[in-house]
Amino acid sequence: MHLYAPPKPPASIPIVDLAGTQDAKSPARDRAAQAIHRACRETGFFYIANHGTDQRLIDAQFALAKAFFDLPLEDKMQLSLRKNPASVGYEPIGGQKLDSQDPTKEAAPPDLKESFNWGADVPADHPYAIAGYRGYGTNHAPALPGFRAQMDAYAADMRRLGNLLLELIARSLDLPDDWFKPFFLSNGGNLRMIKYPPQPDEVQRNQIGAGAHTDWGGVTLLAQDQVGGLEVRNVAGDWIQAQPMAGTFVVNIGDLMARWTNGIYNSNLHRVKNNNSARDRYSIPFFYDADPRATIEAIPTCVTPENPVKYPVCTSNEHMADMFQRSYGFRPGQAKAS
Ligand SMILES: O=C(O)CCC(=O)C(=O)O
Ligand SMILES: [Fe+2]
Repeated sequence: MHLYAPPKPPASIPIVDLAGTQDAKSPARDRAAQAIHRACRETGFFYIANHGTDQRLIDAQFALAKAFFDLPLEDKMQLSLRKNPASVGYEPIGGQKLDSQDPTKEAAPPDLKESFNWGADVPADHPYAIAGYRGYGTNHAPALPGFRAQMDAYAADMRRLGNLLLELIARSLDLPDDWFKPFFLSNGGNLRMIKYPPQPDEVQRNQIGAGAHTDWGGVTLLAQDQVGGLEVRNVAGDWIQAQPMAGTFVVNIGDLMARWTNGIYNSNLHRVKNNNSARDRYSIPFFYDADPRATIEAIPTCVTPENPVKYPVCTSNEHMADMFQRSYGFRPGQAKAS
């Protein structure tokens, strides 16, 4: 007799085929939901293929990222996230410490990346802008032709894809497909473009492109170029590479999904080190975040006597603002106006 030991988590990240999943009655939807269920328990990460996003839209977004980061630093600093009341915009190299999430531990050195963040435009008298929720207010664009139109078109398509993923995640939990919909009606999300220079020889101890962190919101859709450098921790505690794979997005679930599922689905640590070539690395994550006023509590079917409630109830904004503050050192909505 062999004593049963649980199987080892995979040393790689699965690919989920989304072909046919838009059709609610298609068996493809059930198959994808099952694959997502497994991936979310094991690594919280998976690739998606046949996602329906036009490759030209993605290529245009990378071209825009390059054009933006090629601007002079003074021009980019005009768009500083620290000056915008919606806490979106530019952050220079060293502008964030992603490895800072555990308040009981020393934060890592600042990240070796520069980035630009883009939220949802709402009028200044919108209650969410008045409340200072991150990403709700005015996006400031650089003087690059077509910049705003491209950002908005890409973000709109990521919301489309994000909504499909939320339906598949709901199905993967035996919930009605539209279970998450009421939490994502505020048209939110953060479209981020990141540039990582090659890892320099001289760095502070433990300083890398993006320090180990979890994502804060619902679900993240990441487009990465061919340089590589993203690493993901699985439930066994092993770091595995999320190698670039043409035609796919890397998808991972964020902390709010871990809270909803009472920890059944993992919002896992990941980090970036651009150590593979002498090239700059570009990546474009879209963070599909819930309505800041949504109350996040465990889905009843995810709570059992063996798995009692793990997280206190919070609003989406409470969690997002705490995580933002830990990594940037100030609270969203408290940016200096000048
Ligand atoms: O650049 C990447 O591949 C990942 C970026 C990331 O994890 C983040 O911005 O939260
Ligand atoms: Fe991340």
